[in-house]
Amino acid sequence: MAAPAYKRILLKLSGEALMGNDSYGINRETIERIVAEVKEVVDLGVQVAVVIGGGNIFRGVAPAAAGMDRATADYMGMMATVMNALALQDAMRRVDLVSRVQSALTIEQVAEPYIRGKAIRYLEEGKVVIFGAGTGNPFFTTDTAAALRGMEMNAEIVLKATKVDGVYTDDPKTHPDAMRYKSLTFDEAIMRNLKVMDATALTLCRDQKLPINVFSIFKQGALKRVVMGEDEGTLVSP
Ligand SMILES: Nc1ncnc2c1ncn2[C@@H]1O[C@H](COP(=O)(O)OP(=O)(O)OP(=O)(O)O)[C@@H](O)[C@H]1O
Ligand SMILES: O=c1ccn([C@@H]2O[C@H](COP(=O)(O)O)[C@@H](O)[C@H]2O)c(=O)[nH]1
Repeated sequence: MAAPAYKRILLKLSGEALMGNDSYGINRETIERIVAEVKEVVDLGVQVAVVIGGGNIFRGVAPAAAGMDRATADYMGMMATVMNALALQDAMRRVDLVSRVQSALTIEQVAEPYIRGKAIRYLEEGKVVIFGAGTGNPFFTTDTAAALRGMEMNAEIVLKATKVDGVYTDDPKTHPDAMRYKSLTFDEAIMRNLKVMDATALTLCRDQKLPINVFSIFKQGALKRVVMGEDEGTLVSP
């Protein structure tokens, strides 16, 4: 059997994708399906670090956050990602997938604090490491956290598992005629202002030469195909 193309990956999981077809929160069937896909690649011997988004919870409370102090709202968003991290860990536990949650915000009773060396050790032991609370700083996003943790973990690639199956010439939600790229460079993505990932994350990855693959979390087997180096989603590289 062919070997995986990567030994260590940073998987950015969309918070909003956890809703499935619900309008808010975490859909059990969806999280179980996502965990099964993660387990498949862990079983191939790939070391998996995860950064989880918070859109499924945070966007639900967005009307209440309107007019709020930005930093306060962002801290709420980061805490939403910690809830998702715990839910993900629990779903992993149910299929005997061993994981550890590390939080960029100190909530010691709930999760370990982020410690780089410890996270790397867990990965070497074959445990999945789930990073909650993004970067720990307001005014950032979990895409940027994925870029940052990807570099810190010496991951070979950032895999952005999201609601669309790649990077398009424009937002496919609002522009159904948009075309999907098979691959493109960081400079193209930044210059064309392609909003599938924020510019801070793209710039960080460009500067550190860390490639990103954007693919759909709703497409069965897509994560494994990306990990096996097959043609799936869009590759953004230097
Ligand atoms: N050029 C583009 N190509 C592809 N998707 C795009 C583009 N521009 C905007 N998008 C939108 O970006 C979305 C994915 O990014 P977004 O940051 O909203 O979600 P996420 O990071 O996956 O989720 P969350 O923020 O909940 O963690 C897609 O659902 C798509 O509608
Ligand atoms: O480093 C970070 C990461 C996230 N936030 C806030 O959390 C929400 C949810 O994250 P998504 O990336 O949108 O899923 C985000 O909108 C920010 O408000 C943050 O402040 N810092």
